[in-house]
Formats: sequence, C-alpha cells, structure tokens
Amino acid sequence: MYIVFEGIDGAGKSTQIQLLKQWLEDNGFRVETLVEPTDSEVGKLIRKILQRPDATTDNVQKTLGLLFAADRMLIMDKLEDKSKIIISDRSFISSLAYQEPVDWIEVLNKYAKKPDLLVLLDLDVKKSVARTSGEDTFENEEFLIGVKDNYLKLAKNYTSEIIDANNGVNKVSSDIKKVIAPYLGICPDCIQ
Ligand SMILES: Nc1ncnc2c1ncn2[C@@H]1O[C@H](COP(=O)(O)OP(=O)(O)OP(=O)(O)O)[C@@H](O)[C@H]1O
Ligand SMILES: Cc1cn([C@H]2C[C@H](O)[C@@H](COP(=O)(O)O)O2)c(=O)[nH]c1=O
Repeated sequence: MYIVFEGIDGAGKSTQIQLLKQWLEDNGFRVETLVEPTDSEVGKLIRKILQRPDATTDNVQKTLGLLFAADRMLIMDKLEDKSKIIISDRSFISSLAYQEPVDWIEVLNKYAKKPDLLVLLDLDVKKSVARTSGEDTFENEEFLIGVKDNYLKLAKNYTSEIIDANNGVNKVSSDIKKVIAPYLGICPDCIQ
C-alpha cells in the first residue's frame, strides 16, 4: 500500500509519519518511509533553488516543476514494493498544489504513481508560517494561502482523508490512526 502525506509547510507530516510508522510496526506491518524532494543530486539542487528569492516566479516555478518530476522518477521503483507499506512525505500532488500551470504539471507527472491513500494534514497558514524557519521562499503567508486552497480541491480527486492539523501532536496522531485503521483491517478498538 502506498500512503502519501501532504500539506503545507510545517503541517506536521514528518512528525506524524514517524508516529504512524512506529504504530504500524507495533501492529506487525513492514513499513518504509520516503521523502520528496529526495536526497539525490536532483533533490539537492531543488533544495538550493527553493531558497532563491525568486523561487515563486513563473520561470523558476516551471524549472522546479521539471526538477521535482525528475527527482520523483528516481524513486518510482521503490513504490512498487508490495511487501511493505510505503509512506511518503509528499508526492506529485505537492507539485500540483505548489507549481503551475496545472495542465503542464500533470503531463510532467503522467508516469508518477497515484497513492492508494492520500492523508492531507490541513493546517492554518498563520500556524504554518510560525512553525517554519522562513528559509525557503515558499514559506510565506500569501503563497501558502493559495497552496492550502489547492490541496483542499485536489483531495477530492483521490481516495483521501483530511485531518485537522491544528490540534496537538497526540490528537492529530490518534485522528490519523482512526482513519487509516479501516484501510489496513486494524480493529478500531485496538487503537491507543
Ligand atoms: N501538532 C503540532 N502542534 C505543534 N507543533 C507541531 C505539531 N506537529 C509538528 N509540530 C512542529 O512543527 C514543526 C514542523 O513539523 P514537521 O517537520 O513534522 O512538519 P512538516 O509538515 O514535515 O514540515 P515541512 O513541510 O516544512 O517539512 C516542527 O518543529 C514540529 O515539532
Ligand atoms: C515534492 C514537492 C515539494 N515542493 C515544496 C514544498 C516545500 O515547500 C518544499 C519541500 O520541503 P519540505 O521539507 O517538505 O518543507 O518543496 C514543491 O513545491 N513541489 C513538489 O513537488
């Protein structure tokens, strides 16, 4: 099963993925976690470009769209492993939410794997900005308002669960376990 966590910067994806991984392993599942952008050469280049002051401008966004799609192709084989639950911190859905134009981003990601389940951590933009360093140019209120809105629209196109990420870490974690349990045949009463 391929589960993708999405959400604006600082939504709590990496925190929640670690907690979910531990819980699934405690329940006997084999789990592998992935992160996009990856630590490949392409991913490292992306991380540099994300810090450019002009990162949100049209042509830099198009460049990022190309690089994110290329970086993603490098991990496609890993997503085919059916012996484990694969949990990914971001996917091509991030490109649809952050980059433009959408029709072109869709073409670039034609061969990207669709998730079996999308978990969208929905966080208020002001909280996102407070939680992040501001090092990346995307981490600003005006830009993230649009991204948050895009995510809520995109979630309708996939098997998805939207989680209120404004709550404390433990509440968000138990909300995630509750929605994921039925997909994995875990009995709801076994959730702590
Ligand atoms: N529910 C929460 N309440 C308060 N703070 C939180 C919560 N979840 C995570 N945080 C804190 O917010 C920051 C960002 O969390 P985290 O790295 O898990 O988010 P992320 O979505 O993976 O971020 P990014 O998209 O920037 O990689 C961290 O300092 C983390 O400790
Ligand atoms: C995969 C992907 C990511 N992004 C953006 C989203 C974030 O601002 C950064 C990634 O860093 P983080 O550690 O997850 O905060 O890149 C994007 O714009 N498009 C994508 O496809």
